[in-house]
Amino acid sequence: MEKLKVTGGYRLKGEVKASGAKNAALPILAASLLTADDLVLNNVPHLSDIRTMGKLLSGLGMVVEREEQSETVRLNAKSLTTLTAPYELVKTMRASIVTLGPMLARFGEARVSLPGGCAIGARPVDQHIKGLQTLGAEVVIDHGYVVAKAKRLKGAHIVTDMVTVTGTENLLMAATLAEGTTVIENAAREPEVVDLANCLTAMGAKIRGAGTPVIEIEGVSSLHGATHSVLPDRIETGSFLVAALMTRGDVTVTHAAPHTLDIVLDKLREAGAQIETGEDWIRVSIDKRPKAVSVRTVPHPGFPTDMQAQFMALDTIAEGTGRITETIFENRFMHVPELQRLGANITVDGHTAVVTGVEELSGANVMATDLRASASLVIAGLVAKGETIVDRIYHLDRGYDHMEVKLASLGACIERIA
Ligand SMILES: CC(=O)N[C@H]1[C@@H](OP(=O)(O)OP(=O)(O)OC[C@H]2O[C@@H](n3ccc(=O)[nH]c3=O)[C@H](O)[C@@H]2O)O[C@H](CO)[C@@H](O)[C@@H]1O
Ligand SMILES: C=C(OP(=O)(O)O)C(=O)O
Repeated sequence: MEKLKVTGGYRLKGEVKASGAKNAALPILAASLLTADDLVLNNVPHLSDIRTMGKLLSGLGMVVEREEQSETVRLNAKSLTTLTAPYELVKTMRASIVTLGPMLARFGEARVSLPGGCAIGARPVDQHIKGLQTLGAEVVIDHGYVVAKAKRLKGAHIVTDMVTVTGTENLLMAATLAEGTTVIENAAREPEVVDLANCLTAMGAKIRGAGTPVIEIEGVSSLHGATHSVLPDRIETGSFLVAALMTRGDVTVTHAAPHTLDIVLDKLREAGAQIETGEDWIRVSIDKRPKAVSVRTVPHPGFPTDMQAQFMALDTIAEGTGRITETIFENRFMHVPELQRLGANITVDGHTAVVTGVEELSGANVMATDLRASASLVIAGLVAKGETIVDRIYHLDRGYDHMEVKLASLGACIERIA
């Protein structure tokens, strides 16, 4: 199993390019199910989750074409050979559930394996199911599969019990082909939802209000092909910015989307960073020890749960004490014991971790438990004295496009080992 070996103590300096956003690319790849024409996507990141979605879609009988190094993917769903998304693929990537809405809307039926829980929480999909039922679908759970059927979905008023990102995306995609108008209330406002809506609009969908809590969709009878460029990854960008700050570096992330990172940039400023931004770049620098910051994860535009572990890593070496409160997922502190192995001073009280910065971390063998936990360990390794070995980096490869290559280009001492 591959690992990352990180030798701490090198200051990050230079420019690094942000890749396309995993969480925008995944639902947009699934949106190709909504049309018989080609959907061409640019700025698609090289990630194992993207390869899994590619396998899932080609397993349904779709054409999925991508040249090896290319960031462009061509998709065509003129006809499918099956309407089943199998357990073997879905269990490796929960986001597979976003094929349910579009497949049902266009083909009248979909069978998608229930994703089950994962390391960070139970993560049920009841809101996806309830929303599709409100749109008129008959939904049953059969041998571990969500089986949904509807000749044609009917526009309806949907209010979700909580803000759900992929739930909003599934229902948004389903509603584009429904008969009549759908209103989704309590919708997720994440930039990735807006990017999906922009792609769907380019395909001929009629959508208003994406990026607000109320999205209105006027159903159309068919969608057509389009070309769309995937939004830059705000979580990858934020991870590099935190790494720069922790190593007291000077880093510019290019091809980025600063407007998607307001609260993260505010928190970095609070930690003592100098931040400059242009239309598509962010520069962060600092010449002193960062100050600890407190964060509380909430749906967008609040502080993102996907940046929580990285900010905890920052607090481990900062001056003072920070409180990190996780309100989205019930089990997203798996990185705590691993950061403690590096010498971090953290106590957990329910949903809050209290982190008091230490002068220095010390390198050790640590285990990645989920995607962002992995990133926090790699980043902590950059400032830990000596060598840190991060095991199980298949989690990291789900969502970071060649992270070690990008960090090495900024001066980090990091390599992938067997
Ligand atoms: C592929 C993708 O975009 N993944 C992101 C997406 O995950 P995902 O869309 O799975 O996360 P949700 O926004 O749905 O989850 C928010 C909360 O709602 C709960 N819930 C959700 C749906 C449902 O039917 N029932 C229910 O109870 C979840 O368990 C969780 O506690 O948003 C999360 C929250 O920003 C991010 O951490 C993930 O990176
Ligand atoms: C939790 C994440 O992803 P997923 O929803 O795909 O598990 C993430 O991107 O941090």
